[in-house]
Amino acid sequence: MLGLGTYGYTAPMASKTVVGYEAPDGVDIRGRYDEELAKILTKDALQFVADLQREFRSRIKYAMECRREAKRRYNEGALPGFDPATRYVREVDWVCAPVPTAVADRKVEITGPVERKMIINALNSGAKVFMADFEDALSPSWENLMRGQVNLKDAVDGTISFHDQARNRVYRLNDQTAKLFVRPRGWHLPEAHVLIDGEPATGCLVDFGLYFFHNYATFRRRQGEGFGPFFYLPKMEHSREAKIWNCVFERAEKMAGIERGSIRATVLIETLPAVFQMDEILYELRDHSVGLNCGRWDYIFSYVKTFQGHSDRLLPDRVQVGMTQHFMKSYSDLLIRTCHRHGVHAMGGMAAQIPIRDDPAANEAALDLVRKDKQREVRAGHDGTWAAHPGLIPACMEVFNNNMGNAANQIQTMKREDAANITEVDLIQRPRGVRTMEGLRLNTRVGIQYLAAWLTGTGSVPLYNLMEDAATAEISRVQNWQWLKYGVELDGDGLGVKVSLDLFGRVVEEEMARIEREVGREKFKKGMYKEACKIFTRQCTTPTLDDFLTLDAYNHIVTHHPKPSSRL
Ligand SMILES: CC(=O)SCCNC(=O)CCNC(=O)[C@H](O)C(C)(C)COP(=O)(O)OP(=O)(O)OC[C@H]1O[C@@H](n2cnc3c(N)ncnc32)[C@H](O)[C@@H]1OP(=O)(O)O
Ligand SMILES: O=CC(=O)O
Ligand SMILES: [Mg+2]
Repeated sequence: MLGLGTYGYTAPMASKTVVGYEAPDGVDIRGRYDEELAKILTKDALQFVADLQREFRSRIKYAMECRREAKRRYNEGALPGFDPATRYVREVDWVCAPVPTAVADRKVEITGPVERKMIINALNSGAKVFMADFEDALSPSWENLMRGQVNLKDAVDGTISFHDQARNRVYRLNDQTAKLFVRPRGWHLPEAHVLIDGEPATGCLVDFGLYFFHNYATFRRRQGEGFGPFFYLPKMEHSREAKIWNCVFERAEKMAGIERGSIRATVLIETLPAVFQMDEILYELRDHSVGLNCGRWDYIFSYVKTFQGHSDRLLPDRVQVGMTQHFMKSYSDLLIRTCHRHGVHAMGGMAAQIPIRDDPAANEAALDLVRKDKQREVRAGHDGTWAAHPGLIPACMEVFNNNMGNAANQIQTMKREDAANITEVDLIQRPRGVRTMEGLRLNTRVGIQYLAAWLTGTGSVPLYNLMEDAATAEISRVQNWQWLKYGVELDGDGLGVKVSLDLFGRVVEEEMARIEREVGREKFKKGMYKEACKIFTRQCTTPTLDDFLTLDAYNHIVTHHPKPSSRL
């Protein structure tokens, strides 16, 4: 007879022999034991993850040290720019491997966390692609990550279902589904529940390794038409990081005994340093690439982070930093030219608007903003775009279909040679706009509520009729930090109010009171708003900017379970 032990392992009651995950030598699983998860955390799959970790850990550490070195230079006043040493990669003509037919048409891609019901809804949504997210949209708790792996395996197998008991509704896959891409975490995030040789594993190698190991064969048969699996790769800052991914892919292909170039990935260009490395990133991944994507939200966050030491590059209110700002338009235009020159997709990004159910006029206005954003993208030459919500797909699809007709993409037809003239100055031009008290308040209100959701396991939330995730919340955080650091004078009220610790303290108090009123006392008490407020406030006021909101916050969601031991 089996009994569930206090620490999450299952022990036969009579003999006291403890059952935990069967891990290979040097691998220690400190996350809660669960029979369902044990089907993912098998000895062979963990061996594959450990092999990746051992092979690549020193290169990953070096890449992270290079990021710190670049940060030191920017903080001393240097500006990011093109690397003269790799001019030949930018100037010589070369192309990536041909785009597989399975993913030639990517006009609308839906994104969402690897949550069971959402995966089914996204795959059934009518979008061409579903990007299943272990990253910006997911709070990386052990449960979320590992359940996400179970969900994706069931989705790839085609057996996934979900019973919504409250509504007595069963969710299953349609005959026609979106093609699945998976976004692992960024290089910087550890997976504290998987220790390899005594050190936390690299989060993205756990995400990639487990997903690839369990799904490559079925995926290639059912979804990839002989290619795949497909991935999105986030938050890179340099082509050396893309090179590591390329080697990881080659290693995985070798393990699986599949042809080199089977795995395909789209890289998000969502850091300012990476915009100067787009050719180089594609070049490193040329046998495994299906393009680049304009990750606009992290890109804005990265602009502030890169220029944290530059008092002359302050951002206006977050709502004013849109795609029509010169630096954002330049980035998107150059991305399109770069991708099409090398024969791959140039994907657009995410409009933050979501459907507004209880207000038809506001809903129409939101839809109109989404349509305009998509119109701009398709006319500029993007081959597809992102939608945050199934309700937006018809509008996005209509815009792309109307502009592209029957063509699967615009790779050959929109070369954007004019964008060859885009310069370093264009790519870093200061955004225009005003800084207001309402901007400071909104950042604070959104940042705290997002973090409160994240701490309780939800990584993407609707706030004030917009989608908020880790990337958008980062903008709120670093913008507050920047305004505080430089004591900026707020526009708008004619009083010349400066952002100071005192003022910020008052804003935090008032916004917390407003949050309590808005969400209701009960929810406020039960939620993690106070903890979120503490973390957010510290991060906004710390003298040295934290690299990532989620790195510090991660310590609050790690729950280590003791190693199973037969002595207990
Ligand atoms: C910066 C970036 O990285 S962008 C990419 C990362 N961010 C994301 O992926 C955000 C994805 N979107 C979402 O998480 C959600 O749409 C939110 C949080 C913004 C809004 O969520 P909600 O307000 O709960 O949505 P809403 O209540 O309108 O949902 C209605 C239905 O649509 C489904 N739905 C909503 N968004 C999605 C989605 N992205 N994928 C699949 N299904 C979805 C819901 O599950 C729900 O299904 P049901 O009717 O069967 O119960
Ligand atoms: O990941 C996308 C972004 O905009 O950030
Ligand atoms: Mg992002």
